Amino acid sequence: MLTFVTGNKNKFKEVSKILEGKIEIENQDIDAPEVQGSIEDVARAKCEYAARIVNGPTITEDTALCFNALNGLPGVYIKWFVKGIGLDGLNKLLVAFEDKSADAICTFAYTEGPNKPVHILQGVCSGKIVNPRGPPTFGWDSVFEPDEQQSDQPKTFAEMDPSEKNQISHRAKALKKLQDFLLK
Ligand SMILES: O=c1nc[nH]c2c1ncn2[C@H]1C[C@H](O)[C@@H](COP(=O)(O)OP(=O)(O)OP(=O)(O)O)O1
Ligand SMILES: [Mg+2]
Repeated sequence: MLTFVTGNKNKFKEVSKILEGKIEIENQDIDAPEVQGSIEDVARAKCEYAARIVNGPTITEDTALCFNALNGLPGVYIKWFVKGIGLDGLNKLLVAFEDKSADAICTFAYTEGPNKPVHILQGVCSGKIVNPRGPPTFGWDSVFEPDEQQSDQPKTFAEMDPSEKNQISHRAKALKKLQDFLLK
């Protein structure tokens, strides 16, 4: 059994849906410390910590939202930005810039267990930051409009059906790589 250590129910829901029928996972909520540093540093440290407690095969996942006008910030600190300044605040950060483009980056870290190597698998979904549209169910979904769209009327992640988001999202792309890695 593979344990996905996350305290975020929405993440777990998306991941189990995308992996359904392929890889079985169970959820454990361990409040792993999130260090500062590059996306990879943060992902690696969280996975190593979680694996020591799980004591078996473990995945963790870190999501970053990187504004191009701000050279990649807020990045891995997006959770604290949303907590501190809200979704309107994210828009306000970009008022001085014409460039509203952003990359959603999903980073999975996988290890067979404590003291085993940690493998990093990443997926990126490019888009732009817009005023909130759609239900405020999951994080910053309502202010992120991905470039890849299925119709002429662009939708934010929050306006999409879960199945639509799960086809194009940063998380889906990273999970494709994780599946290829685990099933090879
Ligand atoms: O697809 C997404 N669509 C919208 N918002 C999202 C998405 N994916 C993560 N998010 C939010 C959750 C958290 O505010 C931040 C990432 O922080 P991050 O540390 O990776 O997530 P978390 O602390 O909620 O869960 P975990 O226990 O797995 O660390 O962006
Ligand atoms: Mg976290």
